[in-house]
Amino acid sequence: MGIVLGPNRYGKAETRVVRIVRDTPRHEIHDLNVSTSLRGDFAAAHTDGDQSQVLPTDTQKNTAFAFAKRHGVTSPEDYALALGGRLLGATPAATGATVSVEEYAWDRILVDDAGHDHAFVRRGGEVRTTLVDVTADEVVVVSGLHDLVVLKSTGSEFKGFLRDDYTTLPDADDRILATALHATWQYAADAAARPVDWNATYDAVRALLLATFATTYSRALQETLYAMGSAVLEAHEEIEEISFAAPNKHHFLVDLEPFGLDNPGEVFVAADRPYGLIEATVTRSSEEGR
Ligand SMILES: O=c1[nH]c(=O)c2[nH]c(=O)[nH]c2[nH]1
Repeated sequence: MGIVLGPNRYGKAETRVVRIVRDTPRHEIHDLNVSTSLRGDFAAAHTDGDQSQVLPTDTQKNTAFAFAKRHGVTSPEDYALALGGRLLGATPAATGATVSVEEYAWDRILVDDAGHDHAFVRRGGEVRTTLVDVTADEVVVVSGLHDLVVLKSTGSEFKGFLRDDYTTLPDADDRILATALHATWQYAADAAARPVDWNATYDAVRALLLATFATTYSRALQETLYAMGSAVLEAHEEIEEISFAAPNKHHFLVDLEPFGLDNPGEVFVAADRPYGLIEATVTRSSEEGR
């Protein structure tokens, strides 16, 4: 039996690119974590020590910085598409380039109720993401967010579930529902060509996710995810599919009876683990209906 090289790819992971736009006194900041990867025929580098077709990961990192200046960062998607196209074009042996971008949001520091020109404060834990894959034939853009932490203090129940000998969970008519939302949505194949307004779409999807979470009565986190996904697909025909991973951040009512106190849904312990992990993809079907 022989030995052969299987699938392989290579690139530079987690290049931290901070781009300041300082054409006017009111600066802007784009704070990115950029990972690039090339795939294709790089067999000789593995089997013969031949680097002639290998665009170094160091060059990929340099290109990430150079493109932050040369192309700019109007949105993570636009930047990733330009960077992916450049890396693919610069590497004859490559058949595909993947660029993954996380963007960390900064808000202007408020001074006398006005946003400061060049002083910023990092916003929460929420991270905007995009994953762009470029080949000669197609461009795939999957954008999303993670660690969007949301909680509703009522309007959520979980009851009527399957019970067996090991079930101890009581029915809950009124519980806290909380999660750190992880969502990714895939754009239609022609999205980059249309072109889509990436920033406006991101803001709109984020707002829809939040509004749907807030206003949908939840019989389970599963139902809430489906409602959020449906709302996004109904409003955005440029999005093909949306996937969620949502940790159910359990909040358990604390027994205050030993202290002579009642607790009608007022004092909870927030458990960090274990947590329910609810995952779902909402997609389009060729048939009508839900
Ligand atoms: O929204 C929920 N979905 C579940 O599947 C589940 N399972 C559980 O114990 N609590 C919950 N909550």
